Amino acid sequence: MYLSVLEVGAEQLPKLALVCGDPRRAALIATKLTDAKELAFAREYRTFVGTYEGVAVAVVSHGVGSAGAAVCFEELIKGGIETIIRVGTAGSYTADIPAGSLVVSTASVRAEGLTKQLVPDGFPAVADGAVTNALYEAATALGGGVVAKGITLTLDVFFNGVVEFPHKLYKAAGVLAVEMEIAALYVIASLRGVKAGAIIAIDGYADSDLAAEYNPHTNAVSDAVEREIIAALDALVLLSATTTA
Ligand SMILES: O=P(O)(O)O[C@H]1O[C@H](CO)[C@@H](O)[C@H]1O
Ligand SMILES: O=c1cc[nH]c(=O)[nH]1
Repeated sequence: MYLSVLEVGAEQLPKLALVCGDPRRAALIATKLTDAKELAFAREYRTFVGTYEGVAVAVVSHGVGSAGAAVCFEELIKGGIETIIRVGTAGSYTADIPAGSLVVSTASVRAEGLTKQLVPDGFPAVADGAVTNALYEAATALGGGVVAKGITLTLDVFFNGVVEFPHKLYKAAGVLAVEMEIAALYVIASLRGVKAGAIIAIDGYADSDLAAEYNPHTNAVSDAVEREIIAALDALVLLSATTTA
């Protein structure tokens, strides 16, 4: 089968994938693989394959926003991918989780438009338990900064208009951080019967009481992105060990 948006043949893909918004982050993740090979770079979707500690993995960028990312997730699943881990960035809602921290998303609020066109309102956007546990175990084993686990929020909006961001409401409800694609990933994974999880590097505060200028290009953020990449790859190794045992 040919995946015509990703421009990749299904037979070229393994069963496990890491996904991220930025095509340059996909290339960075690929540097951690043995025998990494770039298969395609079509629109925002850049696809690599390689191995990490003997585990075959695909690395694919999905761009910014749920609608475009959903096309990537759907094609990967059509191509036979069975586990997808998002390796992203997000804004924090709490002073306990500053820039440079990692958050493992257990579930995400569906504050975006894409999933409303897929499932009814009450349908949850929830991560796979085994993937979440593997991510948290791998991230805490690495050390080097705060690692939190909890509910995230997925929005379509990055720069607001005249409607207020819902940050205060969700912060009061205990949501940890905001980004733009996790809910789409979790809903699509549930619908199609595959496993998904997400780990995100915090690049600043999204809540306006705490927020400074948005700047994801700091050493603290780069270090956190490096840690989340290794944590996600280590999680795939942990998951492979339990599925083949
Ligand atoms: O760092 P990535 O994976 O792109 O994720 C976050 O960064 C982008 C916004 O700058 C959105 O895609 C958001 O979800
Ligand atoms: O969507 C995003 C991603 C990173 N940081 C934010 O504040 N929002």
